[in-house]
Amino acid sequence: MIRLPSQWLCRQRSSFKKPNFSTSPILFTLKKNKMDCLTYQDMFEHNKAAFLAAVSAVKPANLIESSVQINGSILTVKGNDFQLKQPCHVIGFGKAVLEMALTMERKLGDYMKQCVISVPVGTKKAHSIPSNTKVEILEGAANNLPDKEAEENTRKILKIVEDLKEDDTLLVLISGGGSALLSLPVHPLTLEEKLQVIKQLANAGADILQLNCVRKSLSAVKGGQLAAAAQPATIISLILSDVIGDPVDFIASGPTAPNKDNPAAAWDIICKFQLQNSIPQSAEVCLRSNYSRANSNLKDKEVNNILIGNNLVAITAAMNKLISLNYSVCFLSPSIQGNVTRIAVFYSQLASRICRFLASSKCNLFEGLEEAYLLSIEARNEIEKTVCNSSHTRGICLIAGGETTVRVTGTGKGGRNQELALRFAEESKKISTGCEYANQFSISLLSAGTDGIDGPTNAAGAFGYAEQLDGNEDYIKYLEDSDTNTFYSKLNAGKNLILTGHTGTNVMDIHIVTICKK
Ligand SMILES: Nc1ncnc2c1ncn2[C@@H]1O[C@H](COP(=O)(O)OP(=O)(O)OP(=O)(O)O)[C@@H](O)[C@H]1O
Ligand SMILES: O=C(O)[C@H](O)CO
Repeated sequence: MIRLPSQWLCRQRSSFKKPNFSTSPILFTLKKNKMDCLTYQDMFEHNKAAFLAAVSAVKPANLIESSVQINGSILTVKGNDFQLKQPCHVIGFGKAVLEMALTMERKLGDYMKQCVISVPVGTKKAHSIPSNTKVEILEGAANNLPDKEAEENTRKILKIVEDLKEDDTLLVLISGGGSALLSLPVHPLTLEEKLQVIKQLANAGADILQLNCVRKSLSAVKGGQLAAAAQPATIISLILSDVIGDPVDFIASGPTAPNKDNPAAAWDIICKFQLQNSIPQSAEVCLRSNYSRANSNLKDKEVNNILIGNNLVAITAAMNKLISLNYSVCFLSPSIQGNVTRIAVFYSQLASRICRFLASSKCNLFEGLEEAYLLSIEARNEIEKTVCNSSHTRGICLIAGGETTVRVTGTGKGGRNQELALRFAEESKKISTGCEYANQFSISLLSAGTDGIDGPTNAAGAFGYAEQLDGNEDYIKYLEDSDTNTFYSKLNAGKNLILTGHTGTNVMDIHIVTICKK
């Protein structure tokens, strides 16, 4: 059983800025390798089991159960005590808050006065909901985009918090997807205009920090404004992070966190993506005037933003599952981000170097590796150790978390995980063509979103490997059309898709690179 040291993230980050690794020596000796021979089907099954273990570890019920205790009128959240003067008001928004709310209701009992949550369309149908629950479940934001329903639901939630008094306690349940589910355009912007800006930015490849910085400037509730409206009540937010580094002011666009963005940042992002002439005039006015920011003077000490789970918890569970399946496992990074094609190149180059090393012991694993800055010194040492200790195992798994970005170039159906899997297959095929080790080792990538929904598709992600492309040369067209979901749905009758449906949780994506003997 492994536990990732809690300081891992910090060490990762501090060594992030020192990309001087090109002379990294192999510190460990490769023993004669007697890895098992596996089929792609075996690899897929094992990877999928690890992914499901990861999702299960971040189930909101488990996280709330271990983070929240109530003892008389004292509410304790992750070791912080709060005296309840009267029963709490609970609100929530995000893909994971239904389970959070139902567990909270069980915990609080009579100490919960009311609970209203905004969740994705289809959530009620996908869950069994106790008939006697007090939790009012409002659905909206089909396809993870704000709509009339989400706006209406946000108004209801805002009304609750605006009526709170000093003796009230407000519990705010927050998870990824909250930006679309708690959405109220700032005056005079309309929902359609706001949607247009967000879609344009997302399709241009903006990352979540850029998107949410702009969202805060276009919103009447994000960037601390919801908490400002709830004052003078005591505000306690329980946050499940789906953003790299867990910045509470960006998760769901930080409705209960002070907005610390530079006042010019949102407009700068619009300019960076050269959208200044194509966004609606009213959006430009909001972005330049920074009205939404002036609307909230929230201070850090006026709110209690408490993190209850993140991607690292999920990765740890996946690693433990793979170890129990007798793989030699290595943790690469909790913060993989960047363009999907570049990340595909990075994973396939790294995997092929490991194959070459296993075949001949003669190569420096990291020299000349593109995007090598993604690996900290610790990760490099771990990779070397893992490779050298892989004898008598089923194979090697490198595991990482994060979120890539995609430039959508066509009108097809896809998502960043399915695109990463297909681009990995493409890169691996290019690299392995003509290599003598290619017929000794199989390499694959599972990439899937822990929320179970990758982009606007019904898949969480996919499992990619070079041989998938044999006889399917038209895969290039699918990539050009941003149609990777259609590609994987047709391939092997959809057997390489990861299909879970909405998982009820959301802590970004999991990537598993696997290297096995053929
Ligand atoms: N056809 C497509 N092919 C590839 N990627 C796509 C396609 N359509 C949309 N996307 C990408 O999917 C992203 C949205 O996916 P998704 O709804 O899973 O977001 P998310 O980041 O998981 O949401 P949240 O964090 O709010 O839960 C967009 O940023 C867009 O780049
Ligand atoms: O809702 C959002 O803004 C994203 O999921 C990041 O938290």
